[in-house]
Amino acid sequence: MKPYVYLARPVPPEVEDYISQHCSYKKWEGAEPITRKELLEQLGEAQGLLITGEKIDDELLDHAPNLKAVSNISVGYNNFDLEAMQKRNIIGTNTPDVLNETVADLGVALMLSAARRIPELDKLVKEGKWENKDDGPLFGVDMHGKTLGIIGMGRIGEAIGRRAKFGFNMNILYHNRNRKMDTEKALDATFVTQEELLQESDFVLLMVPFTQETKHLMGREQFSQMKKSAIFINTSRGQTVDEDSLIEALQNNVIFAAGLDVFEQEPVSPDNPLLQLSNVVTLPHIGSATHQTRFEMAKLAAENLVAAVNGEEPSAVVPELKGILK
Ligand SMILES: NC(=O)C1=CN([C@@H]2O[C@H](COP(=O)(O)OP(=O)(O)OC[C@H]3O[C@@H](n4cnc5c(N)ncnc54)[C@H](OP(=O)(O)O)[C@@H]3O)[C@@H](O)[C@H]2O)C=CC1
Ligand SMILES: O=CC(=O)O
Repeated sequence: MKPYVYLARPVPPEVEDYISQHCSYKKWEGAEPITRKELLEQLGEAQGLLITGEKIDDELLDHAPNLKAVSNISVGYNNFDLEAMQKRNIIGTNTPDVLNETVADLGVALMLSAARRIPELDKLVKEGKWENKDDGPLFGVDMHGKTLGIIGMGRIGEAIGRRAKFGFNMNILYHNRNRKMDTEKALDATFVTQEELLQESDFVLLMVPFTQETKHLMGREQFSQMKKSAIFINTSRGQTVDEDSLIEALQNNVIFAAGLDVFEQEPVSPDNPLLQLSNVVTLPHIGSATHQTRFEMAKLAAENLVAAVNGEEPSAVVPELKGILK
């Protein structure tokens, strides 16, 4: 008998077809995303579960006595309560690598948009307020030749660093918990303390996972260490930044501008002061969202799910849960 899995998120028809060849399944068919209550009601028989970011914790696992594996269509897995999964031997998988280049493109787009004030200028032109005065009220700042500091030089950080180095001739600084000698060599990048990175960078880009250690990694003290002319980019997770401190820093010209794909609360509240600031470029957490890459992510997530519920080793088990396979 085929194992039974529940698909809480839609996947492309080809991917669904692949799942159907290896598993029996049901899928969420509502027009709106599945609610927590509806999800809990679906889990009684499920041996596998396909999600994007839904919280996997004790309460959910108590509703899923037959569950063996959860496949996240996302590389970040801060939605996994790793302890709860470990104690029940639940395999957790994610979708690394297939999205690196797409997210890196978006990181660079945010850097350029904030530096050259693209959304602000786009709005002016569309409102019929074309201006191109010589005294520079609409001028931006250069990206080429400047210093980029990457906090979280991992798979995506490195792809952004490559674009910055070879596309924009930028000087690359980075900070991780561990040095990466290969990356240093490939990008001529310099490993520095977080404080040095903040003090010396013209662009500071956050690309860390959200963990207990990275919660509010950027706060008032960190923003005050940045250059007044610096641009802050967050393409990681909103919770890595103390948003009140960021708002304060942007309102008081402690830093020049920000580009944000992620927020502490998502969807961001319409009355969040960040949305009122002309020196902030905002996006709706869309880093990996191209048709091609989302297809690759869904495909990898389906392969992970099928392997796990059939007793095979999935290619992308999250590191903290690899021990469950032994
Ligand atoms: N906006 C979007 O749409 C997207 C957001 N993301 C986010 O980006 C994150 C990174 O993805 P990816 O590059 O694949 O992950 P990686 O694991 O490859 O890279 C993360 C890097 O962060 C470093 N890091 C971890 N903890 C710390 C810390 N406490 N201080 C400093 N550095 C740290 C790690 O190095 P070391 O272990 O040496 O510290 C590692 O190099 C994801 O977890 C996800 O949250 C990903 C895709 C799309
Ligand atoms: O935020 C997206 C991810 O894949 O992580």
